[in-house]
This record gives sequence, structure tokens and C-alpha cells, in this order.
Amino acid sequence: MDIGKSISPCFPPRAVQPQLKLMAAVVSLLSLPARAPPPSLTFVTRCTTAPSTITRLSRQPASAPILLTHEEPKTNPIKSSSCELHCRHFESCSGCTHEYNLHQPPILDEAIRFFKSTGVSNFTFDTCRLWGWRCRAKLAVRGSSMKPLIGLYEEGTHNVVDIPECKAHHPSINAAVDLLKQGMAELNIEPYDEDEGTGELRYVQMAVTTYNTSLPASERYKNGKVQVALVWNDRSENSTSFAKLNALATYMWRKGGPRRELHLIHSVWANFQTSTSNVIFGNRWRHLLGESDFWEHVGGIDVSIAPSSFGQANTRAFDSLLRKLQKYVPYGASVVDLYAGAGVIGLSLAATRKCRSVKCVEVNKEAKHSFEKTASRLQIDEESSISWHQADTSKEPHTWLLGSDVVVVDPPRKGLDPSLLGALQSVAFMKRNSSEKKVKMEKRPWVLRERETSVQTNGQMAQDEAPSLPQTLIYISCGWDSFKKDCKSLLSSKAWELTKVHGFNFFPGTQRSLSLPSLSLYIYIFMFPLLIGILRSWLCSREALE
Ligand SMILES: C[S@@+](CC[C@H](N)C(=O)[O-])C[C@H]1O[C@@H](n2cnc3c(N)ncnc32)[C@H](O)[C@@H]1O
Repeated sequence: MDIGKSISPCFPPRAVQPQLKLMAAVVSLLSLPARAPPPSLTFVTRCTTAPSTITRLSRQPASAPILLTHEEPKTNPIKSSSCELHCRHFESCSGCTHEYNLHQPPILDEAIRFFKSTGVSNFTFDTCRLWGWRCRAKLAVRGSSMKPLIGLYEEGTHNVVDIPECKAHHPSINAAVDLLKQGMAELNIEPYDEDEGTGELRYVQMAVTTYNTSLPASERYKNGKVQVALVWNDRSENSTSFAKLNALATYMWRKGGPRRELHLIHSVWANFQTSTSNVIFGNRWRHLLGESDFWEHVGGIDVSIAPSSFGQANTRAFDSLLRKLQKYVPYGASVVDLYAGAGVIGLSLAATRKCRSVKCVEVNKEAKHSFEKTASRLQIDEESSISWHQADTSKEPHTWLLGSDVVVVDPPRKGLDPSLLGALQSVAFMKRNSSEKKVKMEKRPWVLRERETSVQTNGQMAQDEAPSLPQTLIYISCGWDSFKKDCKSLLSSKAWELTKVHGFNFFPGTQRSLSLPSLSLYIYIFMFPLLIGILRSWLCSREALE
């Protein structure tokens, strides 16, 4: 399950001073373009009742970030009724695990302590939207045609809990689920029976797009439309049951499509899956009705996301994260976006930071089409090189790191592949001068090796330019435990210094325990002190603190 957490405290000045001084030295000696100002140490909350250890500065509208000042980790949080889930499914549904203080996930204390121990002087936390934040949901369909159950599994079982009034879902998802149930009853569509392997509809994925330029910006979110992907228990559109699937799609389109007063349904897709495993989607997708392209606007760009590729569940929080992240990437930088999905992060940086080069690396080939679509709408300078590569980042990871000024990693919950972790450590120790002489641009392995599985949208690779070494590593994490492990490993090698941390409440209310991954997403920024002298001075600073 998805989970939520994050934070932003002030720590005692003793730990702050040397770290910040060093950072300034690193920046100036590397002649990097001006970096973003340090994040504010002050936070604003929209909750009317704040826990005792949080300073409430002002009230914000429902979707605004909470800005808090944490003096010390809290030990006994006060229940805040204004930040309460108020969901009637809470007891039975496994989706959410805490009802109170959604703005302040339980992981906060541990996170504060952890980052304090790493010497990070400040840590910002954006509480994001607390209700109706989930714009992408995969729901199991069980029960009977007359009484379908559409929701999540009950904790530790395969019993599906119906969640028609889920408070985490964008309201359009609940409305589309309701419409789906009506269609199933009317058309006698049988839900999947796991024990027997029978039935027709196994799962449904509902994805909301809030992209609608004909509405004022303030109206777009609440008028989100749903891309419905029906996971059908049959082999393909040539199967005999396809007529029923088509009838269900048509029902939803007729009742919720553009001709209705309430235009709810953006499009309907089918996915065919007959495996008895727990894998939700099969390999075969078919677009049935509505627009085949699904657009969203995040991080300053229009983004296309196919139902088969990874998409962030919390659109608004992702937008906040992207806008924050952009500030850490110098104009004109070379960026590699690892675990890139459809390349949203890389393309957002390409557009907003005028990157010289952006390479997006992703293992799932389904994401390529979405990358191409998104890239086609961007205005990229002729000289810029923007590419997407189907590749496993755990294989020859050095090849992706060399030549990049900034490395962005956004791994799955299990964290970084060990080989990439090793490469990040070793690349930080490589001597810039010797590397520049040895490695010629035309020998870059990705140019040769990845030609067939890569998309390069425009621009040319500069042929004579010597490759740079990464100076900044931006780690985006949705797995707290794995992040801690990776972070400790990077820091213990003394190659990287953790300089900034930003938390985003991506999954409010859904944190289960510290042992479970997928908390809120964090951006962690590591700076690589390129010059040995700086590294030494950094080590001295560290020693002075210990
Ligand atoms: C948390 S998602 C991030 C996606 C993307 N950054 C975004 O925000 O849309 C992790 C992505 O890593 C991909 N992935 C997992 N293991 C990988 C590997 N070894 N090499 C490359 N990509 C991988 C997954 O397919 C998934 O798209």
C-alpha cells in the first residue's frame, strides 16, 4: 500500500554552520550557476488545531502546503479534528492507517531524528492536499454482478472491501466506480472469482486528468475526468466475451461521456489478463472509447501518460515536488533521470532548466510512447539532446553517470540497485581531470549500446565535449527504509554530502508503520564535493561536530 510522511525542522545552529559554509564553498569553486536559496525554515499550516510542537503561522486554502517549524520531535501529538480523515471505511479498509493529524504523519519524528543525525540543517515538509488527493487507483472487482465490491483487499486477506466513499480518492474516481457498478448490474457483468478463475471483470484502474484548458485553473482539479481501464478476464478482443466488455464500456461512455451534463469519463481502455497470479495487468491493451491520449499538466509541462505506464497517484503533490526539484538543477546542465518512467521528471527539467542534455532511463518499454508524446509538445532548443532509453539501470550504471552534471534517481520502494549505489560511490571519487582526458564523447557506451531502444527527440550529442562528472545527486524516494539504507551507504563512503531534504505528503493517512515502505516522497539532494580540498574541509567540518 501507499503510505505518507515527511517534515521540516530547525536544528541547533552548531550543526548548521559548518555544513552551510562548506556548501557555499563547493558551489563557488565549482562555478555552478546560482543555486536555489536555502529552503525556508518556517512552515505554514492549514490546520486549525496544531500539535503543541508545531508553530502555526497562518491558515492556507485547502490545497496549500503546510509550513511548520519543528523545534523538537513531537512525542505526544494532539489529535487535530480539522485534519481528520472522517472516512466511514476506515475500520474495514486497509488503505488508510491513521485517521488523525493527516498533515503530520507518524514517521515525522523518526525522519527528524534521522536527518538531524546526518547533519542536515533544515528539512521542509509540504503537507499537500489531505483529502481527495488520489488521482490514480487500482481497485479489485469481486462480489456479484448485482452487488459488486470494488475496492482494496482487507488487511492480510483477499477479501475485497467496497469503498464507495473513499476520502483519499479524487471524487471523480468514486463517481466513476458508482457508474461502473450500475453498468455491471445492468449488463450482468460477473466480477472475477479468484478461487475458480472465473468471471469477467478482475480489476479496474481509474486515473484522473485535471488537464482542461477550457476551464479556469481554479476549477480544473474538481472537474477531473477519469480514464477507466477495465482488466478483463480473457485473452483478447477476439474472445467471445468481448461483446460484453464493449457493452460495459459503451454504457459508461453513454452515461458519463462528453454528451452528458456531467462529463465524468475521459476514456475507456481494456486490458486482457488471464493469469492466475496476483499480477494486475496483462500485456495486451486496447483503447475502446474517448481520447486515447491522457494529458496532465505537472512541473510546468504537459505530460502524456499511457494507462500501462507508471503514473504518480498524487498529481498535485508531484507538481509541488517537480517545482521544488527544478531549483536544484542549474540552467544548461546535463541531467540523467534514472528510473524515469515516462520521463516526466527529466522532461520537466529539460523544459524549465534549458538542459543541455537529458537522458531518461527506464526498464519498462511501455513508457516510451508516453515519453515521445510528452516530448512532442515541448519546445526544446536545437542544441539540446533529450533522449529516453529502455535499459536496466543496474547494468553498467557508470555509463549513465559519466557525462551528467546532475543525477536524478526515483527508484521503486526497494531503493537503489546495489550496482548503481556502488557506481554512485565510485564516480564521486573519480578524478575529474583524468576522466575528462580518457573518455571521449564518441565512446559513450549509451550512444552505441542503446541506439535501438532509445528515443532521441532532437539536438545532437556534442562530439568533442568531454564528459562531466555528477556534482549533484537528487534522490526521490517513496521507500523510507530503503532510503535510509541507501543514504547511510552514500554518506559512509564520504563521497557524498547530504545537503537538503524536502518532504511531500504524497499519501496522507496511509502510513502503516515504519517498517512498511512507501511513505511520502522526499527529495534528497546530495552534493558531490569535486575537489579533494573541499572534501577534506568537509571531513574536517564533520569531525568538528562529532
Ligand atoms: C517510482 S517509479 C518512478 C517513475 C518516474 N520517475 C515518474 O515519476 O513517473 C519507478 C520506475 O522505475 C522503473 N524501474 C524499476 N526498476 C528499474 C531498473 N532496474 N532500471 C530502470 N528502471 C527501473 C519502474 O518501471 C518505474 O517506472
